[in-house]
Amino acid sequence: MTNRMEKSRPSGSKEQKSKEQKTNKKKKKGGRKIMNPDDTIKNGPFTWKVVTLLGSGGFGDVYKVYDEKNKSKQYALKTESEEGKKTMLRLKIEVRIMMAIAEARKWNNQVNKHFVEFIDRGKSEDLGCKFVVMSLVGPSLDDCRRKYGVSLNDRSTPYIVAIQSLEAVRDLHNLGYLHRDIKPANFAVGFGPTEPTVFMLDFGIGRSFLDPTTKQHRAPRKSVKFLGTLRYASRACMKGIDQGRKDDVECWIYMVFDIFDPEDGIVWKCVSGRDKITRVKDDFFAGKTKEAYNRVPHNMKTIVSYVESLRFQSAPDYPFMINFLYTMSNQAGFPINNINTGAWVGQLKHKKESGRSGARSDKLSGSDDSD
Ligand SMILES: Nc1ncnc2c1ncn2[C@@H]1O[C@H](COP(=O)(O)OP(=O)(O)OP(=O)(O)O)[C@@H](O)[C@H]1O
Repeated sequence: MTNRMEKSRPSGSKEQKSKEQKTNKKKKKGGRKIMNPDDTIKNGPFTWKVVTLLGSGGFGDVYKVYDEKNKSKQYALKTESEEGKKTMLRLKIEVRIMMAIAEARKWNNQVNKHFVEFIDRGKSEDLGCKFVVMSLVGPSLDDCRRKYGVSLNDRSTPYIVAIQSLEAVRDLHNLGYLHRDIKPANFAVGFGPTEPTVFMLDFGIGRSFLDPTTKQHRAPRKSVKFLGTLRYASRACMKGIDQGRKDDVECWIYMVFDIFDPEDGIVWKCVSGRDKITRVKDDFFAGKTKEAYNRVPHNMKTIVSYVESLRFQSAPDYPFMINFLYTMSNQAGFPINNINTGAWVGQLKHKKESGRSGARSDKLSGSDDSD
């Protein structure tokens, strides 16, 4: 039975403000109302019908949905609770970045293949949230490993993941934005035919590094509050220093080490406390944590040293790093003939969800984009 749960409206449109029928089927999740299968959100020409809850983040939930007019195509609908002023900016920046991607795609369809497509956005009075609808992707890299038991460190796979995720970082930077939360939980494999593609997710704490007036690189702010995930955050972020493109690449390095070696790649996995973790990250860049290279190829040191040489406003040399990864894969005996493939491809179809999901307790989030 369909619950016409509510009507909603795109933010700012009075005409579409409609009466909402409340349902008693809603449950509370972390203080938030959540939707059940078959609940609907009406928004302009769309009627989004919930298939299932895909996952929950700190500020909202993500549902698999379809539009009642075309049941064959499924999407992801991400909500953000309206409680708390600052948190609301997360979806705002997410939509802003998705719009920038959509604009760039008008000019060149080939670029930005690592981003999901923006479909719709609106506000639900009944749920007390804003929402965005985007194309559906598969499980995150974190979930691929933990829930589906896919080995991302198998043969050419870690190189392919490293290259594709760095392409995503490059494309986002080329649009003028930093991600600031690069980690395996924020990259996903595609869904169905796009399974071989790695997608970048969650622009919730993204930020433009360009001055809105001059379009030049912003000057660094004097101090910045910590936002991100302790395990993967750059040292500048850990120290409250403003971040540039080099910091996304630093986080990407931590992610790549974690993909190559989930056991020892991140030496500070068992360390707690921001200061202590920062010290181990400093040691890692100073070459003092040999165990990080137990299973990570030693020539990764070249990329680590290169990233260490970058400064706040530096434009990272993405082609250098990408070409280096291709060479590394060749030298390791896993030549990549087609970047759009990987040992994970096709596995998800046959794998059932099993283990637990990723640990996410060290995430501190919100938005500092007040300027
Ligand atoms: N477009 C999408 N298609 C399929 N699944 C998605 C999509 N976007 C997000 N997800 C999944 O939804 C879940 C929740 O994602 P979300 O980004 O809200 O939370 P999070 O990143 O886990 O937490 P937080 O936002 O607090 O960091 C994750 O498992 C994520 O992989």
